[in-house]
Amino acid sequence: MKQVIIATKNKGKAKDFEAIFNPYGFEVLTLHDVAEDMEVEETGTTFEENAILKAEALAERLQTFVIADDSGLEIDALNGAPGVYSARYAGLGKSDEANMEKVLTELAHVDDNKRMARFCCAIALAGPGMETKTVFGTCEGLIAHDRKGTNGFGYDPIFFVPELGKMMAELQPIEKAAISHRGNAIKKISEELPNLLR
Ligand SMILES: O=c1nc[nH]c2c1ncn2[C@H]1C[C@H](O)[C@@H](COP(=O)(O)OP(=O)(O)OP(=O)(O)O)O1
Ligand SMILES: [Mg+2]
Repeated sequence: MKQVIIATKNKGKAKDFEAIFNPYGFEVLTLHDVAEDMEVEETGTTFEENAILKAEALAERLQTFVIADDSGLEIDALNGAPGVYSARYAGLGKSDEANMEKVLTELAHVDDNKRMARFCCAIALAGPGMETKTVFGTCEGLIAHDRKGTNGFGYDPIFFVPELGKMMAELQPIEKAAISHRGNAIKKISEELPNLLR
């Protein structure tokens, strides 16, 4: 099977990518498989910048084609926060649980019609002899008042997907792949994937 290497240590993200890439005939490998010790500091101020940092560092090290994903949640009532800081919103080393708790607390007094949010995902593709390429995808939704669902990762249990009438964490991996920010970003390069991932 062909392989796609993702510069991530997030196992939930890796599962999302399996649902996206398996239909294209790609097996997904992550940093846990190819470079367990690799740490890339996310010093960028945009999703694109951080995705490029992660992709280029790994492509340089392995001298092969890789993908990186930098993603997060933008909440309108919080002026776009947590945004690029989504993974460390409750502090460095804090959990998905702590991050969700912080969001729910901050939105406790925000009305239902003002709870709009979107997941954003920048994908960077880097490799030897190519200019790094980025694509961007989003997924619109609403922040719920409580957690629901056990699938997915990160903020999925508090993100309601209006078009499906379900929480993101209630979707099967394939259903999430069809509508997610990550799936939408990858769709933009789907035709080129067989060439890009040599
Ligand atoms: O589909 C998603 N469903 C729920 N939450 C999500 C999703 N996509 C991103 N998120 C949240 C999780 C984390 O708080 C942040 C990503 O941070 P981000 O730096 O890109 O990933 P990460 O540090 O977990 O793994 P890594 O950098 O090794 O790829 O946004
Ligand atoms: Mg990260």
